[in-house]
Amino acid sequence: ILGGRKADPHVMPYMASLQLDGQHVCGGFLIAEQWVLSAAHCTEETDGKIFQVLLGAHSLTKPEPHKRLYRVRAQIPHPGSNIHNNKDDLLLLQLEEKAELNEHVQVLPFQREDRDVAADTVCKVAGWGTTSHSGHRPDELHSLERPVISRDVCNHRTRHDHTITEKMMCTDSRKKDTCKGDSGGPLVCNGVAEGVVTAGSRVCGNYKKPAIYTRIAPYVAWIDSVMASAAG
Ligand SMILES: NCc1cccc(Nc2n[nH]c3ncnc(Nc4cccc(O)c4)c23)c1
Repeated sequence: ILGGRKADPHVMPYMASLQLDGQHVCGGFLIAEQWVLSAAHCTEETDGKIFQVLLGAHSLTKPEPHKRLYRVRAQIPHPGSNIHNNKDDLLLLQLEEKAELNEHVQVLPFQREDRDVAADTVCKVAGWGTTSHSGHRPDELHSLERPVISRDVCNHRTRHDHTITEKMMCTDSRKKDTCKGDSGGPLVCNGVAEGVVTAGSRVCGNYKKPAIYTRIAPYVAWIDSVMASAAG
């Protein structure tokens, strides 16, 4: 997160850190006791390794009472996701067991009605992604409030030039923006997850490249069917 602030500890108890060999790779969030939603692009460069999911954390390294690392039983990328574009950039992770819920570990509801969030709505995004252009990786969760920008503005030829589909949404990226390692985290508007951070052009903090999110509502049927089919 560029230009954000250290989150107040445990005010986002749904946040997940997707890790490989103890290293934070991507964000994610708890959508059910045994399911985390993230971004399919997070599995690139992992050469088939399975993530572990850290829940209940504020600091990635310090011991904290409700922090717990979960093994992943299954990683299910959306069938339409691919390395060449941002389409269908969603990843479902089934935890080996149901997460133990408490004040530091909670499920975040996601939007089920397929209607655009109004432009200028201020939403919140959080993550352990880089906090500087030099790539500083924070130990503590950072958060940022950003206004939604309309798809028309985001699709302008000087911005994302008509690559933003009706299954995506954008927020202003001037100075305050998502960056490397924030992919997979939720965009929360009025307490509901509306989007999932996708890297898009990978540029951070440049107002000409607004932040892009995969909207969740268009994928409700897929999410529900995967969770129902794998129900333990
Ligand atoms: N703002 C959109 C967004 C959301 C999520 C991730 C991303 N960026 C990235 N995702 N993956 C990456 N691998 C390498 N470099 C990257 N961006 C980068 C890193 C240092 C300085 C800088 O100006 C940009 C990214 C960008």
